[in-house]
Amino acid sequence: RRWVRALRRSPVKVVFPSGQVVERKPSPVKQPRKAVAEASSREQRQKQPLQVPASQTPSTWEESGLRYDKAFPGDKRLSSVMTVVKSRPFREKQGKILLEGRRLIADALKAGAVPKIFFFSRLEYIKELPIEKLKGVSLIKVKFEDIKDWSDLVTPQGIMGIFAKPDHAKMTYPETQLCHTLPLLLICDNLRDPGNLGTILRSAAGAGCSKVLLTKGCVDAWEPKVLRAGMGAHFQVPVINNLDWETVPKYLPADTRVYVADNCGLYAQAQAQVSNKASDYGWVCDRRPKLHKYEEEGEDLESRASKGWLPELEVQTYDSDWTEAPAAVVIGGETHGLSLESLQLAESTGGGRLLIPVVPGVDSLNSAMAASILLFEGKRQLRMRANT
Ligand SMILES: C[S@@+](CC[C@H](N)C(=O)[O-])C[C@H]1O[C@@H](n2cnc3c(N)ncnc32)[C@H](O)[C@@H]1O
Repeated sequence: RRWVRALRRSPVKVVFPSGQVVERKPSPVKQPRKAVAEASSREQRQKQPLQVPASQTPSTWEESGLRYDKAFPGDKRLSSVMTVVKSRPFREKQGKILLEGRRLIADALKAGAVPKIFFFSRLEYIKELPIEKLKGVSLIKVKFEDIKDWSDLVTPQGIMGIFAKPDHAKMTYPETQLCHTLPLLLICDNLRDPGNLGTILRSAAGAGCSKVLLTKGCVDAWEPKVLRAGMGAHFQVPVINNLDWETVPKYLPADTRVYVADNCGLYAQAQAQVSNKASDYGWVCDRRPKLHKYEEEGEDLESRASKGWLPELEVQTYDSDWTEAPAAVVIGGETHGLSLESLQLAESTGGGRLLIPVVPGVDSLNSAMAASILLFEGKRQLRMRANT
């Protein structure tokens, strides 16, 4: 019986004391039912054709030697990274950003952004990406539910990428975008709303702006909600974040004139109904900018105005010619409007105030709307000039 048991335990060849030799195949190892089910579903998945370009067939992926990791129960890698990239101070300290969705990630990779980690729910999403960009990147497969929990998208797409914060100077912007770039810049002054900033970046890319400058006090351009509203604009137009007003001129091409977008208070609005050439009347804005920062310092506006430091800028309606020289348009923030620094820069560069006249009684326009109107008007003027 001992020998029979020994034989069952799987030896391939047994020599009995009688000298008889028996050879048999080892009986298959019994697997737990769960493991069998997993193996068969894995097999089925492998049989399914992957929706990847022909140049990246699964065999190419196998040949690439790339490996991915599966998140284990209680794995904290996704949550700890998400906590970092969703907070501005952490983002700035660690120099990492979160990009979500297949299109945005593909655009970022094309522009030369550097990926660090991908979290994905289906391997196909990774196989869609250029293999050469995945070398040295941590690939972690997680449950779709986990991605959904951290997602900022209405319809999460099952892939999130952690990238090094892109440096505009090292990015490669799309060729078509570069062909359509105009001598037109946008400066955002204390813009706080992420939806507005994302919309503005999208309009700036659409109009063919050459750069978007964000002064200190603006919402971070790499905040997930800005990225969502920007719909890829971050990888079409250079966005320069967190600038001091003193450094802004360094980013302007020579001879740029800075114009501030200004609703100029009700008086100017009412006058604009009479003529669309505000400058013909030599108007200057009657509205004093909200100089919150300076008001806080204690000196009132009247005494500062009497010292002659409030820039007096000519007002012109948005459809009068302002694109003769390279132009930069400043858009004021939702709450405080334009800063004193923006007015001073406009004055020192020979620019002015641009007014979009609205029906009297209607309040100022939304900043993203005002920016879009002005940028596309600038584009119209430049086209007209090119055609004449
Ligand atoms: C919502 S508004 C700012 C309102 C702010 N409470 C104020 O009184 O200035 C945001 C920015 O959009 C631009 N803007 C709004 N309406 C405009 C108009 N009619 N013409 C030109 N720019 C306008 C200005 O740059 C303005 O600072």
